[in-house]
Amino acid sequence: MIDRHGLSVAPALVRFLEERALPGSGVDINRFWAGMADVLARFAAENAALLARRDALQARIDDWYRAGGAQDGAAQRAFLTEIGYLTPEPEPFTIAPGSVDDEVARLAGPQLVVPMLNARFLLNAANARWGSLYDALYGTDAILPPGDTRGYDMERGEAVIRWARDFLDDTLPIAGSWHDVTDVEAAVATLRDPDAFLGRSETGLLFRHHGLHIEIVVDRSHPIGRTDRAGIADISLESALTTICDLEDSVAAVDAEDKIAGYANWLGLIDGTLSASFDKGGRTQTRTLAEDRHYTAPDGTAFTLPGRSLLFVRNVGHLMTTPAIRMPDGREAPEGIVDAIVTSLIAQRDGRDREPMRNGRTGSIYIVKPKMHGPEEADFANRLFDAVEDMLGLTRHRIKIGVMDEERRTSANLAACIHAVKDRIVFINTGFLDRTGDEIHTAMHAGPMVRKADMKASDWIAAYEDRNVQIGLACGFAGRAQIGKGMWAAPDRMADMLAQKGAHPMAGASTAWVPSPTAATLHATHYHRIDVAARQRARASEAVAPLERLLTPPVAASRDWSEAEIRVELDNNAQGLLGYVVRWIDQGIGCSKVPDIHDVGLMEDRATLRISAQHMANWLLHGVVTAEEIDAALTRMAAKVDAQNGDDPLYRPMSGSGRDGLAFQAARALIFEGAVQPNGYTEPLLHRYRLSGKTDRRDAA
Ligand SMILES: CC(=O)SCCNC(=O)CCNC(=O)[C@H](O)C(C)(C)COP(=O)(O)OP(=O)(O)OC[C@H]1O[C@@H](n2cnc3c(N)ncnc32)[C@H](O)[C@@H]1OP(=O)(O)O
Ligand SMILES: O=CC(=O)O
Ligand SMILES: [Mg+2]
Repeated sequence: MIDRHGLSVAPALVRFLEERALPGSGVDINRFWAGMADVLARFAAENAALLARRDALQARIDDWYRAGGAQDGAAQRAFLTEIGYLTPEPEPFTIAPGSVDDEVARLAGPQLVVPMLNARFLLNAANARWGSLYDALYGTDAILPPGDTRGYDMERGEAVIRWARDFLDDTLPIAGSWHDVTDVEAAVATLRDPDAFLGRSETGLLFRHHGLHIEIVVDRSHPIGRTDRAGIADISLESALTTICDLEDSVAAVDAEDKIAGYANWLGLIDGTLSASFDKGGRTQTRTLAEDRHYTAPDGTAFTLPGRSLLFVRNVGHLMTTPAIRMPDGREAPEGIVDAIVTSLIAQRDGRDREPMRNGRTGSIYIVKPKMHGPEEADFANRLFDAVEDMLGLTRHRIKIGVMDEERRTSANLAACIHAVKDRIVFINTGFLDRTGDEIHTAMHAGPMVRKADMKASDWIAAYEDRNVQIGLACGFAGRAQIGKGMWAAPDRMADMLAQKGAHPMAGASTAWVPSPTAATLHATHYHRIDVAARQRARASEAVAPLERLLTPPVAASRDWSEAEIRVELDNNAQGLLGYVVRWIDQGIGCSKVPDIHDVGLMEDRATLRISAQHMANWLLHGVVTAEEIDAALTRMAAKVDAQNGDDPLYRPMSGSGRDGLAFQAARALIFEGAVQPNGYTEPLLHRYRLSGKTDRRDAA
């Protein structure tokens, strides 16, 4: 470790910061380290105290339930007020985050999330501002079940074109129908809303509807355009307006090496230099960031549109510490504080390096802060960001915050949490996956939970989703900040997504999470079909759903599950858990498409793991299942997961002697120690087992 102002810093991190992130940033190296040491000195102890407060509150709640305390919402409200879990509501107020890019404040459209440790995916995500509607419809099950990928399937192609023409009829109505158009220019002249036509590019004609752009690509020499009577080769949709580059639940970052890899990718995105070369279909491809797009308006004026999604960076929460930096007393530095400093340092370079590649147009820095518990933790983040602004010489509130509404104490005190960051908040978002894990953990001792699949139908979750929108609107989010909804966690189920995810804009959410660029393009169609601004106006006068409903835990009304039902529940949880953990521990993959028990690939990350682990821990605690039954399920499912990963050369089996391996042991620990993990989080155990494996491998080498 290298000494910097009393801090012991991993040499590779010193090199990264002093040779790459700081030069050209406008921040002096010496001043940076002095600032880092000062911020850590001022905030680390308070950070630890906030975590201790979480534990103290949880202990009171555990005691209440163990003593048979009432579970109904009214009793919960009284008890939680008494222990200080519920805080007084602020007087009505309106957020004032200052200068915020339109993509966040005023437009409604998809939000993509992408793991920061994967450069190839990151580039794809940044470039997912625009996506091919034809490709998204043709290449997925959106209209027809997945087909043969070799060659062009005429029937499938025609179905795509029909769907897309219907879409144009709905979004850009003309005299007659787009189905009958033979000359796109002539059709444009008959647009019902002539202002929808904005101009031309070299490739097509540009339109805008509900604030989102649509480019009809006309090319009679293109294989598709050649066979189309209007010469339409594709429809390009503005898709991921914003993207969250994730340093949290979708990455496995346990040491300095991993953290630097994430920070370096963030730097490459901000300075415009990130590139990735990879083999695809037997050919080497190099991917770089897309340029902005150039158009000419009907009056001859030239203009450009962003070619890339507006990027947020998700920092880690307040829980973990990092071995990359030790404080003068030898303790590891809180990772969230280090993330805030380093990601802001990098983000404030925006526009200094390659102006045409800049991220935002307002200079704002967009940080997503996950897993905060209640207003005091939001206030802590606010003051931390103040301190980071001061140390980097940034104007006050240039660092914006997106608050994940994904812990119960935050949902229950949402207005007060927003108030604590009211001058920098740019989103609230229902992270229902973490929120479900926290629901189970908070009420761990209240009784056995309903089955995992029934959780979505619980009263608390409906109240949570409603209150998030209602409170956001009451705090003035419309036109100022995003109200967001959660992840579509089935990346291959695009027909289902098209059928169901329209509910998010319908609920008045101005954005919702998608797992891939393709999903972004398909989800964008929902924002054309639904006018979010109108939905927000309609919901603005609703009464906020009662807190009592939010506070009613999803404890099963009875335990009359059959043995078969219990076994299915166990197997399902054990399978997803093992399938995710084995890649995390052995290969450092923080987010993957894990085939479920029926071989349907589901997006699993740390939040979905938290749910499975907590659910199993809860059923174990209440005797719905025995330890032996859990072990038997893990053994059965280890064999299944091994078979599902049979063609991965890096995979290490977990069945047989694989039970002694770190991955299997980590999976067991997540369940058997689940009830006592802080708030049910999985990162302490995941980090411990992964670090142990990395150390063993280093020693062996
Ligand atoms: C609760 C929460 O916190 S949710 C937030 C955390 N979750 C996430 O960030 C999920 C992000 N999504 C992903 O990481 C991926 O989609 C996964 C892991 C779920 C699936 O990955 P894969 O199985 O490799 O996807 P699949 O084979 O279907 O598609 C791969 C292609 O799609 C692209 N792709 C898939 N997901 C993404 C993404 N999120 N961003 C950018 N590109 C993506 C890849 O770049 C690749 O294209 P390429 O070959 O041209 O590079
Ligand atoms: O971060 C998102 C969630 O659902 O958790
Ligand atoms: Mg989450």
